[in-house]
Amino acid sequence: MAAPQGSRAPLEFGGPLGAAALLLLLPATMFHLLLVVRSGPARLLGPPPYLPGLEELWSQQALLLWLTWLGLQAALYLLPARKVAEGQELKDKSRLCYPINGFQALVLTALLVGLGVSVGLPLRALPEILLPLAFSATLTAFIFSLFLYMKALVAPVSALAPGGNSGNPIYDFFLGRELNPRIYFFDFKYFCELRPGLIGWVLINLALLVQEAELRGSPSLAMWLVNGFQLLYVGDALWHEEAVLTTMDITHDGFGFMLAFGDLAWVPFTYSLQAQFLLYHPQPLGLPMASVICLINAIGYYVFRGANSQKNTFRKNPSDPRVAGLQTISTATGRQLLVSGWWGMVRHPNYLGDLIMALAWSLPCGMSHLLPYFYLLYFTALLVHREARDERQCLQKYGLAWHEYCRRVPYRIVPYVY
Ligand SMILES: NC(=O)C1=CN([C@@H]2O[C@H](COP(=O)(O)OP(=O)(O)OC[C@H]3O[C@@H](n4cnc5c(N)ncnc54)[C@H](OP(=O)(O)O)[C@@H]3O)[C@@H](O)[C@H]2O)C=CC1
Ligand SMILES: CC(C)CCC[C@@H](C)[C@H]1CC=C2C3=C(CC[C@@]21C)[C@@]1(C)CC[C@H](O)C(C)(C)[C@@H]1CC3
Repeated sequence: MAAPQGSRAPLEFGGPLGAAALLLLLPATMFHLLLVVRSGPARLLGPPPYLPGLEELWSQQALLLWLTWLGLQAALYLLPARKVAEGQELKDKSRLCYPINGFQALVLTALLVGLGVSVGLPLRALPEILLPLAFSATLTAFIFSLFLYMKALVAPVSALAPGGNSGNPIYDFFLGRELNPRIYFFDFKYFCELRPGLIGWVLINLALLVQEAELRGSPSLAMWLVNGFQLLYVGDALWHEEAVLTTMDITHDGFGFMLAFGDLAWVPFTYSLQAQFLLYHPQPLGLPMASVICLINAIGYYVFRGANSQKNTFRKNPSDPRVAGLQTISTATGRQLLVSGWWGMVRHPNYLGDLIMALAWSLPCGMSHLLPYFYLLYFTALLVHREARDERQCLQKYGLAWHEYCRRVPYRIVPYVY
């Protein structure tokens, strides 16, 4: 039985009290958004139009559909992969292997859904059952996190994450105890991070587009843009699946409620908020404005992809001709830090690009409501908090060299602003 790692890791998210509050607040916020978006006034900060009874949240059919979805994605994960990648080195010096077949899963899902629709699968009915589906996803996330917590009780100490092992059950349940919980080749965290939630998100968007077409004769330009931008984002994440292996979620955070709920429920049901908003509150959008929004998304994507690819290429092979000319700082760990190129502009250029895209996803929804800007607001808070966590970890890893990097690149996310 694994002993807790002790309280050496500083507590995050406000400690046990913060974790307990988030356990309730996150699902409550998600249901609030789902209820408010379909109401007439659609006020982000107003009360929900009504409180749904259990009969509206619970549906055996929705649970079955949700479990079938998870089963389908799990089956696609187990299909032969074009490549098997190695993860970062673990505490015991070993490396785990991960199948790289996420994009293949996206394409196969699209084919299966297309086939389903051609034989009468009512895709347009999906928006009607979002509430019970979200309830099933939340329930699954709670039960699954409980399983992960128990599993960590019998995991070796070397398998535990740096945080999430404080000894406080609520805090540890929220943050997650085990770093890479798996059963044989099946890695739960890696699977959940990219597949059911992200692919589910674009499928929900598509269903909203189809329903809009049925209601109004054709999908609106705003709905096309939101669908297109977010499909690009999800397609890009799955195309560059290997890069997720170096994110802090995989290398640092345990797998507990925060990520299980985030991946399985929060992402598909709140990230699709703009498309949901457009179905219930159609917005006029002219071609000139649509072109400006496309340009904003293209700039955001260019920064996001440029920064992420530059770092990944550099981490894989610093002498790659695409990055060999960049200036670097040496660190005591033997690794180097980039101080020119994207990473010389601000310390988190990828966050900047991601935020610019977030803006482009909300703009097609017009300026009449704050609700479709929820993602931008939440994401800004998430990235500011994430940036602070990453800085702490980098300071611990790189010490003086990190101070030197901060001196040479003083801005965190937005040049000359923050
Ligand atoms: N849509 C969403 O909901 C979310 C999206 N994201 C996106 O996920 C992506 C990954 O984000 P995240 O995992 O937070 O962090 P990053 O990809 O920014 O990785 C941070 C790590 O990069 C390395 N690094 C930092 N500075 C340098 C440098 N100058 N030179 C070389 N390496 C450096 C360090 O690790 P090391 O030195 O060990 O390599 C550091 O820990 C981002 O694009 C972000 O926007 C993130 C969260 C949510
Ligand atoms: C519910 C809470 C408020 C917090 C949950 C956070 C999670 C929703 C996010 C944590 C890191 C994420 C990443 C992506 C999606 C959201 C979560 C899971 C990501 C897969 C999106 C696509 C990107 O291209 C990426 C870089 C692969 C992202 C990695 C981090």
